[in-house]
Amino acid sequence: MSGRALLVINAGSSSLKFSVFRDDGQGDPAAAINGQISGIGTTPVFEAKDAKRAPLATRSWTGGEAPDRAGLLRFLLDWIEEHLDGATLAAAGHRVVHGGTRYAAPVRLTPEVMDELEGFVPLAPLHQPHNLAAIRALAEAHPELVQVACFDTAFHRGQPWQAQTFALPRELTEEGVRRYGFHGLSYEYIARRLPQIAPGLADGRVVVAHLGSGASMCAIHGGRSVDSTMGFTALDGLPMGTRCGTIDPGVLIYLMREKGMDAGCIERLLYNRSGLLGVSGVSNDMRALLESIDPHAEQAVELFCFRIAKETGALASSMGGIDALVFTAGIGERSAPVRARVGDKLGWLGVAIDEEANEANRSCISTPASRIPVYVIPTDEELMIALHTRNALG
Ligand SMILES: Nc1ncnc2c1ncn2[C@@H]1O[C@H](COP(=O)(O)OP(=O)(O)O)[C@@H](O)[C@H]1O
Ligand SMILES: CC(=O)OP(=O)(O)O
Ligand SMILES: [Mg+2]
Repeated sequence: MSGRALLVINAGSSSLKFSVFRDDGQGDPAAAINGQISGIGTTPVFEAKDAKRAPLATRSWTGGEAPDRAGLLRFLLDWIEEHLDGATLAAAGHRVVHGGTRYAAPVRLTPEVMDELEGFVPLAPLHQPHNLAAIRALAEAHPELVQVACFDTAFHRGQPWQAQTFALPRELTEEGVRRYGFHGLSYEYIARRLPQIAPGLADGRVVVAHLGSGASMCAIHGGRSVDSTMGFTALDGLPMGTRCGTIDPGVLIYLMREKGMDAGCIERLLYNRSGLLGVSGVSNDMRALLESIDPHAEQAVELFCFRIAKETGALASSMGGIDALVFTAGIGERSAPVRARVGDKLGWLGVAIDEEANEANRSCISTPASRIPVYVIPTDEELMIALHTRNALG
């Protein structure tokens, strides 16, 4: 890898994903290395692959000898430096989950911007602290390196006011208590990719379901976000691996008053112990639920699919109709049973899934008779970050 390289970091709650892109300025930057450290906090595992997905390195640590998050980050940066292969690191781009009302576009990081982003930590407690920790660690190791924050909220900032507003007193809305929406880098990538797959949909009304450990859906009309299921925090909308999704706020008042729960206790309940894990009592991992014979696991899968179908109707209404449905992210890209079940529930809309195409994770999984086409499009948040980072370099 000679020439210019861009480092991309996507720091999550229990994983640290990274990519090194080769960027010769022509066309899209090309991923030369992809990897991650997963299992942070328990038994971390490091894996890196080359451009052809061939393994480059693996390493695991057992509980006792595992470094903390900062130590793992140092290990990762050292490993990356040793594998730059003669290329010069021109910049690092980070996924930062919350950009508040201020950041509708990527921004070059300065100490002042970092202070402001720190203020959004309470709005994204599962993500923002880890995003910022990675930026700080890199700045300490390479103070001269240009670093760029790319926000999950930015793609949604142009939504109509109705989609961004809670029916709360105005002063709270003006203070920033509003619906932001997340997974914006993923939706932006899909909006860019979709017209290459289906040129007729460039101006269309598309519902995209980003189903990973965090899950949300977005209404995209003519390439722009017009509504999304996630709101003020990444807790809203669909049930997720461990997060509850939409909940009657009266439940929170009940928990405080009748169960004596404080904010920290409620936060842990809603972010870490709910969703697929809470309903099934078995696992937060969709694969484990689909393999389980426990009826509660089956209920968790059913509730997940029921809510996806219900939100499809709501998002279609926000656009005055629907021209296509897209599945993406871990579950959306790989779980044929979840897609089939959602497709079944959308039979009223004329959706018809082609069983064979669905099982094979093909790009188009609907039958020719389906009233709207249904696509599976692998997302690439890292490429979006690399593109934004290159643009920020000028
Ligand atoms: N073959 C599969 N079938 C069903 N679910 C899967 C499959 N592969 C991965 N998943 C699910 O995808 C989730 C991770 O998705 P991903 O988009 O990587 O999440 P994140 O980036 O939010 O960590 C896992 O929690 C797992 O449940
Ligand atoms: C915003 C969000 O939920 O992100 P993730 O899916 O990475 O948890
Ligand atoms: Mg993700």
